[in-house]
Amino acid sequence: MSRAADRLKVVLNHLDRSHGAVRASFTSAQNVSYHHPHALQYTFDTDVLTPEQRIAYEENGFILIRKLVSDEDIEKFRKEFERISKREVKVPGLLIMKDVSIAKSEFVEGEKAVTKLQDFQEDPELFRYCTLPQILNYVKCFTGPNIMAMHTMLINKPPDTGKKTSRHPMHQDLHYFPFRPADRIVCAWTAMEKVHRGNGCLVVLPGSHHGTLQEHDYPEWEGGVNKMYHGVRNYAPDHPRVHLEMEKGDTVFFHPLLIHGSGMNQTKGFRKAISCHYASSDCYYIDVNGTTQENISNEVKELAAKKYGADTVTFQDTWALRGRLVQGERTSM
Ligand SMILES: CCCCCCCCCC(=O)SCCNC(=O)CCNC(=O)[C@H](O)C(C)(C)COP(=O)(O)OP(=O)(O)OC[C@H]1O[C@@H](n2cnc3c(N)ncnc32)[C@H](O)[C@@H]1OP(=O)(O)O
Ligand SMILES: Nc1ncnc2c1ncn2[C@@H]1O[C@H](COP(=O)(O)OP(=O)(O)OP(=O)(O)O)[C@@H](O)[C@H]1O
Ligand SMILES: O=C(O)CCC(=O)C(=O)O
Ligand SMILES: [Fe+2]
Ligand SMILES: [Mg+2]
Repeated sequence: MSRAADRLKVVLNHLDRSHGAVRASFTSAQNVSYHHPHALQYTFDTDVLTPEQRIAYEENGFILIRKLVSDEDIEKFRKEFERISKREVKVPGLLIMKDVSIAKSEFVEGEKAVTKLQDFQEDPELFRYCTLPQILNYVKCFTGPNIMAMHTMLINKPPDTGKKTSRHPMHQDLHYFPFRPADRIVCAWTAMEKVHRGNGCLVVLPGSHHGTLQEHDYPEWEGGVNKMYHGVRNYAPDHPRVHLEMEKGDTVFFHPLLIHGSGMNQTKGFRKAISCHYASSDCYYIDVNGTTQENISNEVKELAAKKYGADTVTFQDTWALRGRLVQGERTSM
């Protein structure tokens, strides 16, 4: 038995004692090198995460890795963001989103009007983020060796206009995904500069990934809400929260059931982050009709009909079209 496995066993035994029972069974994440029944549901043993890190992810649903992406790479992503926002390059399939409170303003243009670039999978420079070896090295701990990049975003949270529309309501990313199992999906989110409470860092509810997918809807906010920014319907504002303050290059990996959002940007600068949602290519699509995901599915289909000019595109199709293999084999997705 390896030393790491030995240490893991010690920590797990401790957890068993302090938590009474170990969580219910799971099938695929148990290829650890010794037998410990039904212990680790969310991670694989890959010699990348320490036993402590694995346990932290199991308990909290996220793990923060400092300085994972170099300043040089981040500067390249920033330059490419500028080129795209100034319309110097046109990227197929890419969506440029503006903040709802400035969408109709004729006085704001170029990158200052951009809240989010979505679906940059056809932009080689930005997509390089999704293929960075040091990111995939962590991703495989959650997805296993066959990895698809399913969803890409560069978020440029604007200074709030006073209407609080720069907030992102508390949500679970799985609400948007018609594929499973949830435990084989992970988001990598990298700060492109210092992010803190003042400019609207991520806010997470630790351990919320142990729950199920909640109903989501537009929150009833006076100043308006951005398109598709659904929030968990019964959001309890007094639930313990953690503000993830991060330095440039720091990267958080989090579970798609983790409830998270971000506060408003009270600074004059645009708060930038780049992210990718990965899934095991062994995941499978599900039918969301009759589930809580039906509302977002209808919105996405509507948008896809406009974007691709085809009204026969299913919610699942929109994902299969965007997904890109980044490691291993494309088996099912
Ligand atoms: C796709 C699935 C995403 C999965 C995500 C997984 C987890 C991530 C969680 C999220 O991030 S959820 C939020 C994801 N958000 C989106 O995917 C939104 C995508 N963006 C868009 O759909 C477009 O940017 C949008 C349709 C809102 C506007 O694009 P256009 O190029 O058509 O904008 P245009 O400036 O021409 O404005 C057209 C209309 O949209 C309005 N508009 C523009 N930006 C808006 C905005 N941000 N919110 C609401 N309405 C908006 C604008 O006011 C105007 O209204 P009117 O028709 O009444 O004049
Ligand atoms: N009613 C609500 N429904 C869903 N999410 C909400 C609601 N109210 C706040 N949030 C979310 O809670 C998180 C924190 O938001 P907020 O803007 O209050 O920032 P903050 O970090 O708490 O700062 P401060 O406490 O200084 O106001 C954000 O994700 C925000 O979108
Ligand atoms: O960068 C942010 O503010 C959070 C974005 C987010 O959670 C999302 O787009 O799913
Ligand atoms: Fe999210
Ligand atoms: Mg607050």
